[in-house]
Amino acid sequence: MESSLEFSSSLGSVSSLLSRYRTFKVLVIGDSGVGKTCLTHRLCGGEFPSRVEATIGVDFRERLLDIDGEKIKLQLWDTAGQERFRKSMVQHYYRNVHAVLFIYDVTRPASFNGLSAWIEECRQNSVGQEIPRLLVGNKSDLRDPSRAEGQVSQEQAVSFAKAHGMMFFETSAKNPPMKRVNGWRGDRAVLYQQDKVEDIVVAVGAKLKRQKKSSGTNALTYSGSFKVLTKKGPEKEVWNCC
Ligand SMILES: Nc1nc2c(ncn2[C@@H]2O[C@H](COP(=O)(O)OP(=O)(O)OP(=O)(O)O)[C@@H](O)[C@H]2O)c(=O)[nH]1
Repeated sequence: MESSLEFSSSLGSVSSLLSRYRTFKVLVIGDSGVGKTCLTHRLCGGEFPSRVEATIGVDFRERLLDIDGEKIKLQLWDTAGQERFRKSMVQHYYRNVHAVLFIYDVTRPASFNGLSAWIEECRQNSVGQEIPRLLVGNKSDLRDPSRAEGQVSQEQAVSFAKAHGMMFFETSAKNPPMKRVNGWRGDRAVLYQQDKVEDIVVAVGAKLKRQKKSSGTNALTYSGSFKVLTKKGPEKEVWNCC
């Protein structure tokens, strides 16, 4: 009895902690095989998965962030790239979305050319220009600097991102480029290595932090393997990037 009381009181404190987080729905879309599942694992602080299967419907992963003292929860919707696994889900994907990550594979130009279709799907599902959009070229570890053909150049991607009002990142879920950043350990300034996947998380969090409102954690109800948003979405602010 005592232990169940302890358990429920610790659950209570966890739920009160989580309710202090503003929750944002971040949709991850792109062709099948570009690495959406692997990247969302990374974005949530996980390892590169040793084995992945094609996503059916949608998978969810969450990342808690503290941006300048504000607690933010990113709820990443890792969607299926294969048409046959997404058909009945599409309207759920786009409902009350707060940000969209468009993913392509830098070694597969067809996945870059396919982005127009994903943008069109967003438009058809009423995702307005005010919703933050980020373009992410994945699998940079496979880039071959000795060959220009058969790869998507960063120049091409930057110009596409500018034309569509997106922020642009190139990274690798498998072997992300690292950079040195300043941080604090206790009261001491330190330099440490941070991977560039983390830049994406911070950029999304920072953009969303500026949103006037977000869904509270209790705005979500769970149904089977997917969640359905039940409340009206937030007011969105106009967002210019790049
Ligand atoms: N080399 C390399 N391989 C990657 C990277 N990211 C993903 N992969 C591989 O690419 C393949 C597809 O990855 P997924 O994450 O399942 O791709 P997806 O976009 O989620 O695919 P769907 O679920 O079908 O939409 C897997 O074999 C991964 O191991 C990366 O950054 N570098």
